[in-house]
Amino acid sequence: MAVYTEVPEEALAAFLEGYDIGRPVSCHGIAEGVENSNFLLKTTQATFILTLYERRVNPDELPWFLGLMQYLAQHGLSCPLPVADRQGRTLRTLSGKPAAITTFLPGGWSRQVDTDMCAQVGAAMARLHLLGEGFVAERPNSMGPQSWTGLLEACRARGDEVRPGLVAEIETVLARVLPAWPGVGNNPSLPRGQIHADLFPDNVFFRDGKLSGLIDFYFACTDWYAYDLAIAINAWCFDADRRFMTDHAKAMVEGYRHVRPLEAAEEAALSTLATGAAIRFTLTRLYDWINTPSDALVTRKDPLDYLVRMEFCAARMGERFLP
Ligand SMILES: Nc1ncnc2c1ncn2[C@@H]1O[C@H](COP(=O)(O)OP(=O)(O)OP(=O)(O)O)[C@@H](O)[C@H]1O
Ligand SMILES: N[C@@H](CCO)C(=O)O
Repeated sequence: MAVYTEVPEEALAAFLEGYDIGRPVSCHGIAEGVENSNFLLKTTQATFILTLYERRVNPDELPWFLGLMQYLAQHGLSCPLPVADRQGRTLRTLSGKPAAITTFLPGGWSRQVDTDMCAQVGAAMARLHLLGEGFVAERPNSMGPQSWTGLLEACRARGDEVRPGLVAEIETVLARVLPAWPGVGNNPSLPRGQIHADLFPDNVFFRDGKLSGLIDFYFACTDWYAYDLAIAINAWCFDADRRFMTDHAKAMVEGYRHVRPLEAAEEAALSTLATGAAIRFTLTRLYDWINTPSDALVTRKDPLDYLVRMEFCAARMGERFLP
């Protein structure tokens, strides 16, 4: 249950007076999500999402995230639009936490993934990349390759409790990936811009089989476009038994290409980027696994899901990722 902070009724009513969105009718905590407290807020005018920012989000970076969402939504991407108060502010404070109200997106995320959905995700991601070119402020990727060695060190003492030899396995692959990363040494740079960087199935809504929106931009950053695709291939294109689904990955890449053609260098880098993406999520999940008490409110995600992906992708480094 991701509600860490309660919002008393009177405090909410006073807060909403600063906006022009009607009076509160109801406000219920949303169980899904692990990072922030989210509430489904109904007012006399419409339904909204109220978010209180809690854990990993650096408050100083919230204006960038909200600015990007606002820009993308106003330019035609289906994503939550941050709602401005009467003074034009999208970022406020509520119950002592940074808080924002965004528009509510219809639809819901799907636990069943098929090739058509993967193609739609690829196309929506490419649209995000193209639209994002008009949003010039940059945010370096705080979860990029420069952070992985430190994360591994933070997991070194206890990582092998999850599985013996785990830390050494990650370390071996990391030592191959870091020097092969685009832009490092003589490796070519790739087209870059605003990326979502966490486009997992639970952040993509569908309605009647059609993609209805993208949510959760709080890992978004300025990085290689193809890295976003690599993250999504990891997240969408392995089955419950952790086997790679080539057709799903091909459909996603095709859907992407249809909107934004991939350069040869991006295709060539895909196996390295996918290996890096798998390392990133193995490490953050491992870190959380070790550092989240087992009786905490949030459900920990299994790092081994991503370790399997890491091994799979690493075996393809230096080759074309897709046949
Ligand atoms: N704009 C929106 N419209 C409709 N529902 C939303 C919207 N934003 C969030 N939700 C709902 O809230 C849930 C949690 O949102 P979100 O994924 O952003 O939270 P989070 O705490 O940042 O989670 P995590 O980073 O773990 O995915 C979503 O699964 C969805 O049910
Ligand atoms: N998508 C991440 C969680 C944080 O957004 C994961 O599955 O590890």
